[in-house]
Amino acid sequence: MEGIIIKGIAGFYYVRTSEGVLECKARGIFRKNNITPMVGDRVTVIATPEGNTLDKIHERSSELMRPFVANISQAYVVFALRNPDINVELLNKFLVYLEMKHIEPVLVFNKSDLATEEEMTNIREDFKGTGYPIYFIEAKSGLGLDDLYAQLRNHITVLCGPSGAGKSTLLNKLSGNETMETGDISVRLNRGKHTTRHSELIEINDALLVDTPGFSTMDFTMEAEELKNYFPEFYEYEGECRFNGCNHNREPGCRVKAEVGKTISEARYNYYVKYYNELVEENKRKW
Ligand SMILES: Nc1nc2c(ncn2[C@@H]2O[C@H](COP(=O)(O)OP(=O)(O)OP(=O)(O)O)[C@@H](O)[C@H]2O)c(=O)[nH]1
Ligand SMILES: [Zn+2]
Repeated sequence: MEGIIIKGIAGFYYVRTSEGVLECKARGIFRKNNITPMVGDRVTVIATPEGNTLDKIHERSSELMRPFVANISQAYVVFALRNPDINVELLNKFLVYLEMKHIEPVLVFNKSDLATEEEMTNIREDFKGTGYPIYFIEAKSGLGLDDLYAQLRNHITVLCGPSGAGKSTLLNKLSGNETMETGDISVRLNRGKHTTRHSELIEINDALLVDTPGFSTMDFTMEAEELKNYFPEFYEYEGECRFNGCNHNREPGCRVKAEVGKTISEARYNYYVKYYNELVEENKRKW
């Protein structure tokens, strides 16, 4: 039988199948081959004399370490419009990271009660051409959450974003769990640096949601030349620059650059150039 691991505790895995949630053990061969089943894994379960057993782990479309979950297909990137103010650079870095990991980003701007219409219009403008869905919500009151529910469908979704953005508030609303307090110590203790907290998947109709907010910061690097692959608004113009392998920076005849301020947002392009130059410097220092 096929299913998805939604929880793992002490060597037991809980697999959601069409016939309910099955408690399973992993085959010894996994441990021997150093394969650790992950929450999110798509698996085949077989019945053995010892009970239900994980027989096969299907190829993963993505793997995150924090949270330790496989096959996450979508991330709600949660930033508060204010309090704390949006760190645009961090936001863009999240987007690059998610693109690298083959996880689709969804932009969720929270605390719409604290911002003006004009600010929201400007934000839409800043991300034009990316194709990323953008939602403005008020997690605290639940305003605007209907679309976010709908967007969960057929995905395994993780919430990520900086501290104070409202991730826990949103998670509680989406999962229908109102008892967990937010913004105070009771929640923080659960996710403290020194406790190992295993993530589980929460079932919401046709959707699975990771029960703990994901990374709030990240550390990764790449070759500068790779960066352009993670800006979806550039894809359309691939092969249209004068030079093959154009990095859309100082090269003449750059088609991408010609689109800046038109179909490509200036804010995003400026971030691209800044980050590109940083990566060039960083990689020089390595030698
Ligand atoms: N004004 C306003 N405040 C909100 C809204 N949503 C959440 N907050 C508040 O923002 C603060 C931070 O919310 P949390 O849900 O704890 O944020 P978090 O992203 O989980 O933060 P960390 O646990 O630090 O990662 C809390 O005091 C919430 O009550 C909103 O829609 N409007
Ligand atoms: Zn170019």
